[in-house]
Amino acid sequence: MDLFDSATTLTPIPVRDGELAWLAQLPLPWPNEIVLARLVAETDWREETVVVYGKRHLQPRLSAWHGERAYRYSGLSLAPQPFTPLLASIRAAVEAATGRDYNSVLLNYYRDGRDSMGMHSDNEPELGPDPAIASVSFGATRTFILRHKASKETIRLPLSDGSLLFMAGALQANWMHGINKTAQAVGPRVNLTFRKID
Ligand SMILES: O=C(O)CCC(=O)C(=O)O
Ligand SMILES: [Fe+2]
Repeated sequence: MDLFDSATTLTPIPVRDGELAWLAQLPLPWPNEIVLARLVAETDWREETVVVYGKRHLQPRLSAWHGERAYRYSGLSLAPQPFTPLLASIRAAVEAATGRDYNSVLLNYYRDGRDSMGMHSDNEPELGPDPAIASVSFGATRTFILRHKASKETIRLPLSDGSLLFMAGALQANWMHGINKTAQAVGPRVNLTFRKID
């Protein structure tokens, strides 16, 4: 066995003030396109509203929350749904690749280039200090933007089909991230962020 098989080992991405690592293809029992199709078809997608400065807005994407606890952010509380067998399989692959364990997953469905996610940090108190967050993407490649809070340094990472991006250490404390809208013709994309909620 090759203990340093680059195809299944996370590669660190050097960044200041945080930890970031990448795997081009998460090893899974099914092809990526099957996983994407099943996630799109089998998930109970919600079009959530968020409250920003007291005003209600529809989020420009669909989402779902699976895990043991409710998830609260931006004045919104997502009731949890149980892990499905498909989500449990993906979680097992993510836990093997990252060496951490997760009890929750947020799914986001970007139907086309008009769907997006605003800049934010995943720093809710229930994630604990220095949260480990494992982000798996299926479908169209979208650009993940990281912006350093103090220096405004910006890093752009194209998150391709089947990839795993691992965020840990002080990354959430020091950086924000998001997915911009794009005028390019892009197909559907589903992203899963595995988290551990106390
Ligand atoms: O879609 C992505 O790659 C980002 C998702 C994200 O930041 C989140 O779920 O908190
Ligand atoms: Fe996030």
